[in-house]
Amino acid sequence: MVQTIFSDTIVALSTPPGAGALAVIRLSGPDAIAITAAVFSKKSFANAAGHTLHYGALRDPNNGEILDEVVAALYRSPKSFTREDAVEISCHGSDYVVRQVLALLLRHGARLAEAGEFTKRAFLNGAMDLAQAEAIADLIAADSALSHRVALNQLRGGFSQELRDLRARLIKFAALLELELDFGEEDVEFADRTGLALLLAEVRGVVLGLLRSFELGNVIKNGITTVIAGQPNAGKSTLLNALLREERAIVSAIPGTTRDFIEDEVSIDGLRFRFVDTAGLRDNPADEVEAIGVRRTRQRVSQAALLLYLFDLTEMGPAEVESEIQELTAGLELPVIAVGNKTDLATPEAQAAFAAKFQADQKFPAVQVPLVLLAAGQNQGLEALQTALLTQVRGSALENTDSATIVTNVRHARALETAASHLAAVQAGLDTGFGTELLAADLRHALAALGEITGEISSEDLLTSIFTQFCIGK
Ligand SMILES: Nc1nc2c(c(=O)[nH]1)N(C=O)[C@@H](CNc1ccc(C(=O)N[C@@H](CCC(=O)O)C(=O)O)cc1)CN2
Ligand SMILES: Nc1nc2c(ncn2[C@@H]2O[C@H](COP(=O)(O)OP(=O)(O)OP(=O)(O)O)[C@@H](O)[C@H]2O)c(=O)[nH]1
Repeated sequence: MVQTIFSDTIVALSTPPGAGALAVIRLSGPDAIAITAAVFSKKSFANAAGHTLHYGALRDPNNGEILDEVVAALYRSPKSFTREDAVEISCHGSDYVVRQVLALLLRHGARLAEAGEFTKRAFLNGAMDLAQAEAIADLIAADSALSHRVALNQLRGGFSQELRDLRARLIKFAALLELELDFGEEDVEFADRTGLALLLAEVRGVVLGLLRSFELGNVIKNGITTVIAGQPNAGKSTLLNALLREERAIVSAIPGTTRDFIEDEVSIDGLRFRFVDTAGLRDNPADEVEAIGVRRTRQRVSQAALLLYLFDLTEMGPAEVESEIQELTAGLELPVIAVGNKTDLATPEAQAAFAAKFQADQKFPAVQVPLVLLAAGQNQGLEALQTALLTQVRGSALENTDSATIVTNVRHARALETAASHLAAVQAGLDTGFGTELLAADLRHALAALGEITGEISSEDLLTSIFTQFCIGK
């Protein structure tokens, strides 16, 4: 039995609340097994080996009442998720049973776990580092193949290993610099300056590569906010419905129907797009409510990561489309896809006019925007739009991502930024021949920043802010 650091035993429901086939109640801590044994009919439980399952009844010893028939899994320290003794009770998934079982365990000495407390213990007992613990929350939230893969790689320690390698290389040199410092006045240089410069450039390159991956990581984790804007009746709601393959937005033939924002998410090829349907953009809105809607649309456009400018092919010509896009995105650095709708109604001439404008380089020349023609109402041409969406995002984000690890966590990105800036300072210091002391100080700061990611260096506040974002029972 290894010494773990907590003396109390925590308990929580680890499956979602509400009725289900089963519910799993988890206990962890030095008394987990004894507390369970006190209310469990299976006499062999208290002395059973770790990683064993036990079927029996839960009984309140005070009145002999049987609460449920359950299966209890027993883990012995250190071979458990938290490294502590742990028990998982699978009972019948009724709220009533769960409440009763929890109350019984609390009466026998357990206390309710806080959000993320099991995972926090796993971290503090050395089962995983902080980046791995954070990956658990990401894994639970993962809703696409890509976000799942990135979280799993982080949970399995891929990112942590990369950081450990970086730190190990820097530590070697930091140690040499510190040695020079110990010799004080004597003018010795143990650390080979040329070698140090090379190593720094290398390490900083890796750190910058990781930082660049955050652009994609952020997209993977939070999705790409894609605003659909255009004149009333262009078919924005219809397009959103077609993309969502469900009827969510209100579709009507009266212009100005969509007054508020309707948002929904669609995963295309593992990437999450959060589509925002907006109020139609009219120069002379019919009433005050609509005017507010138009203002808010402009605001949403300014916050978007991508804009779909949708227009009715029977209503607008290429020149007008270009100038509308220009006006809408003036001052913004926003990727745009122009989408011409209602190909089923548009005359061949109208479509030819766009084709002619568009042919040059597959884009509108003036605004450098790709064009897709479709009929949202007929579900025609949606694949071309999906391809255009993926090309836009992949083009900007994936091209910048050379490292195998993708950073998805803002906290990690901040720490990497700090590390990068201190490494740049060391580099500048080497170039201008700074004293050992200054170099060593910056190197230490860079090391500390990298260490914060995996939690080698952490504060109680940081841990609290991380783990309280978990769900109860995790
Ligand atoms: N029932 C159950 N399922 C679960 C979890 C859990 O805690 N309980 N997990 C919780 O997130 C995940 C799995 N994580 C786990 C991590 C380590 C150990 C464990 O017992 N480790 C020991 C033994 C290893 C072995 O026998 O090879 C160890 O590492 O020493 C268990 C679950 C997902 N599924
Ligand atoms: N023929 C044809 N009609 C379409 C197509 N797409 C949409 N419509 C029709 O165009 C009208 C307007 O569609 P909406 O989706 O409500 O348009 P909107 O841009 O959201 O309109 P506002 O909410 O007023 O801004 C509806 O009558 C749709 O059925 C299409 O591809 N072909």
